Amino acid sequence: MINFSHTDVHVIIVDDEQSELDAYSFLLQSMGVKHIKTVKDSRNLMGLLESISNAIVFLDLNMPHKSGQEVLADMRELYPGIPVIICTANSDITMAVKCLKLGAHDYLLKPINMNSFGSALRNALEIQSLRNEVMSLKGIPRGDHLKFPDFFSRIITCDSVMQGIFHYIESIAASGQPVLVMGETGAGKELIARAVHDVSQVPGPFVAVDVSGLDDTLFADTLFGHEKGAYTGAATHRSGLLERADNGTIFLDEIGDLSRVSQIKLLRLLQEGIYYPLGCDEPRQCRARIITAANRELNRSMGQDHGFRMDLYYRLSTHLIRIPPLRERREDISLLVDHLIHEAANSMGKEITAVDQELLPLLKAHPFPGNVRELKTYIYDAVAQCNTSELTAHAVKDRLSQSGAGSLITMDQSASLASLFGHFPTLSELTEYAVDKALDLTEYNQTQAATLLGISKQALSKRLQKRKKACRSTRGDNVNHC
Ligand SMILES: Nc1ncnc2c1ncn2[C@@H]1O[C@H](COP(=O)(O)OP(=O)(O)OP(=O)(O)O)[C@@H](O)[C@H]1O
Repeated sequence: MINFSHTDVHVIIVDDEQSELDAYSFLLQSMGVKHIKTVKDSRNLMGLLESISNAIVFLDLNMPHKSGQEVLADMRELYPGIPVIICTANSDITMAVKCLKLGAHDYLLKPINMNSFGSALRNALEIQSLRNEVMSLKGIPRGDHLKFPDFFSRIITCDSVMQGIFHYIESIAASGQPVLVMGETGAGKELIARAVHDVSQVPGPFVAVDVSGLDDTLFADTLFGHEKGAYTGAATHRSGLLERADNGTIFLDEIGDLSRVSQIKLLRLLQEGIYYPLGCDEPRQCRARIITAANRELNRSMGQDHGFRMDLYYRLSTHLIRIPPLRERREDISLLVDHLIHEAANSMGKEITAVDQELLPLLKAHPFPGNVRELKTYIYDAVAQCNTSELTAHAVKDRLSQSGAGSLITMDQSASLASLFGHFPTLSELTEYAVDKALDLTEYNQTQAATLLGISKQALSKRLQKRKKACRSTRGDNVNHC
């Protein structure tokens, strides 16, 4: 039987027959649904939805005062993200088509059995989650304001994809399902995980652990804990982090580094919702939400013996958040610089009232492989070295010239572009220059070079092949000189 005890979605049944409301409530309860609301007078539905952020509606068609069709039309207008499932005794196919055209998610014929009720609800939950994910990935503004802007105040951004992620977090926070946060190192994965925890307003704490350094035994011991005497050296009882995160959130960072054996342990935990502390036969219920983070695509190595398990990936990524790297949201750099200068100056008891005009263009030209963490390091270092009220660009310049990745085009270079090329370069010359520089910096690693250039590996390889061809035809031979 399908079980919905993991979800915090509100299921609302709208029907003018009390007996139907009772029967459906009973069905939903028996499937573990925690929040069930019944509405006998369809005119009251819109008022109820104002106070609920995460809902799915089962809607009767034939009702006095306001018909199901009228309610459906209003919902499409005011709450397009809430799935509506029509429940009716009307088997007329034209009516079904009409409702689906009006935006109904599904159409169930009464009497409704538990299986079709359960599958309709499960599909609606999946569609709702996918829709939210797509909106967040595309950075589509939903036209509405964030309900809990304060919970995102630590994340400095003006980027539309990031705003989409905030909306996505608000819509999935209550589901209690696992969340996978993907993003390069330093891009803010832990901050995002904390935001999910804060918005969900669960009573328990947020507990973070980096699993990359844990071998299989240590992973089990850290998460599940152990009883006294469970193994040699286990002198006392140790409660695991799952117990500490009870009714809260456990954040497992660097999940891509988890060994195959530990992956199986985690999969079991997700499937069964229980765990056994080492040396204990009594199962413990896991009531912590599991959020994981990875800085590489887990599904790339899926299917390989040493790679990430596909079944675990799909479990962990019920909700998936991809944070764009800082170089794809350069507008954020100026906001972050202001914020970080202020934060750093405050923490060091300094007062910075002016900033060198060279600083921002310098930073905006940098690819930031270490993302916000890298930027933070430069700013804190510069503020620490600053002895006047004006922050100069010198300290940052030094750091950038030392950094392995380096800027593709630094301020000094941009000032002397003409001398570099012997003339002021054309755009295509600059592009070729950037490609060469990226390949140099990455020791001809095309994947890394493509990332630096902000293009796909395929696009880079096409460009290089084109260049080779052009080179051959100008030389008129088949020798690979280029
Ligand atoms: N948008 C942001 N606004 C303000 N600070 C940020 C932002 N993004 C990241 N930071 C800061 O950058 C640092 C790195 O962030 P965080 O630890 O969340 O990154 P991460 O992706 O989890 O890194 P890692 O992959 O190394 O674990 C932290 O100090 C965090 O506060």
